Amino acid sequence: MVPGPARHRDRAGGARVHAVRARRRVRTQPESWGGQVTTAAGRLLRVEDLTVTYGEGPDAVPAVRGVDLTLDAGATLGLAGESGCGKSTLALALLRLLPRAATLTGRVLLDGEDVLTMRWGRLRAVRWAGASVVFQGAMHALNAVHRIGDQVAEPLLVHGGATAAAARHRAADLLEQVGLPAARTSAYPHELSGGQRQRVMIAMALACEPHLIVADEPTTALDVMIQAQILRLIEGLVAERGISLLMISHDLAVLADTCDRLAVMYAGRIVEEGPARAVYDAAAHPYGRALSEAFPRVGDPASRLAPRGLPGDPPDPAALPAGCAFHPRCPVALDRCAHDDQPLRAAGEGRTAACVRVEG
Ligand SMILES: Nc1ncnc2c1ncn2[C@@H]1O[C@H](COP(=O)(O)OP(=O)(O)OP(=O)(O)O)[C@@H](O)[C@H]1O
Repeated sequence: MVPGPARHRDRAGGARVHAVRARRRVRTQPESWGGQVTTAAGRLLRVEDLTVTYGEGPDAVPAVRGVDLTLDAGATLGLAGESGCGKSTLALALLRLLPRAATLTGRVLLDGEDVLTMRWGRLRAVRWAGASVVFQGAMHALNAVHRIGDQVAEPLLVHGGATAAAARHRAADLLEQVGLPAARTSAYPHELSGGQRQRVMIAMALACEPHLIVADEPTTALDVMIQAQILRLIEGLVAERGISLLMISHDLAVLADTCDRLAVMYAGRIVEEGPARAVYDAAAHPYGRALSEAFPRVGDPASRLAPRGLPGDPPDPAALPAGCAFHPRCPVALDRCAHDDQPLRAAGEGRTAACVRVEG
């Protein structure tokens, strides 16, 4: 008999996790998070059939619906989509950082270990040292009453096992690496600009030398010049250290400029994934095309004249349309799109797309 789903409440007070035991495999635990990536073919992250649902019963909100994703060691992946499509939920699910109301199913294999079923002690070690998150809006993510040097030192003390003096020294060093002079280590968050605060978040994310950084809209609310500086900083730091990056944004142009590959999300599902330039220049899915046309292209004056924005609004995840969730807004929908949802299938140039118009 196939065992039924195992369900338990995260001891961190977070999301409930249903893990399908039948699919769990015995695997070797990596010795430490500072070591080499142990998975086959350098694959650092593998998300399999991940679902996240907020609430239960008739009010349940299926925010992430059967997502599969992979990210190789040292590679960068951009995750794009309109507000409410489930990007942040997916990002937070990777480290089980979701609120109690969320129920998760599927697998999130980080360096070969399933984050969704790992014990609380192991999860604590994986956060910061295995993977760390740069949240949007640094002012809310930083502690207003602690000096930034102390905040950067904290993960080193708690997760890195450093002495207080060593952590302070390393924090100053990290702040300098992200472009903040050592003299600023004693500043409070409110004494810094938005861009400087985001640099502090990046220094914290780097502190325990993670294999993966998840950056959730890291440049939201920054002006264009500072946004470009922060993006270049992240790009340079991860490339230099061989860290994998999952960067989330509603702006496909920013992601295409920063990442090797792009995944486009709509109504909780990945609808296209592939090499960043191919997806940005000629998306196979009509939603990907609409998203790339929604932003002006640098150096292409004609694109400024193109109609911006998509017609209509994204669907309410609690009341998704039947068939392909994009069909009510799709300019090339066929009759069958109203009742047939499409799986991701090969769409040429190393990419996949979930559209009836893509030949299998
Ligand atoms: N704690 C929660 N309880 C219930 N529903 C939630 C909760 N958090 C998010 N949602 C819902 O889940 C869906 C996905 O939200 P999510 O924040 O992941 O989207 P997003 O693509 O990251 O949007 P944004 O770019 O605006 O942050 C939305 O419909 C949202 O209202």
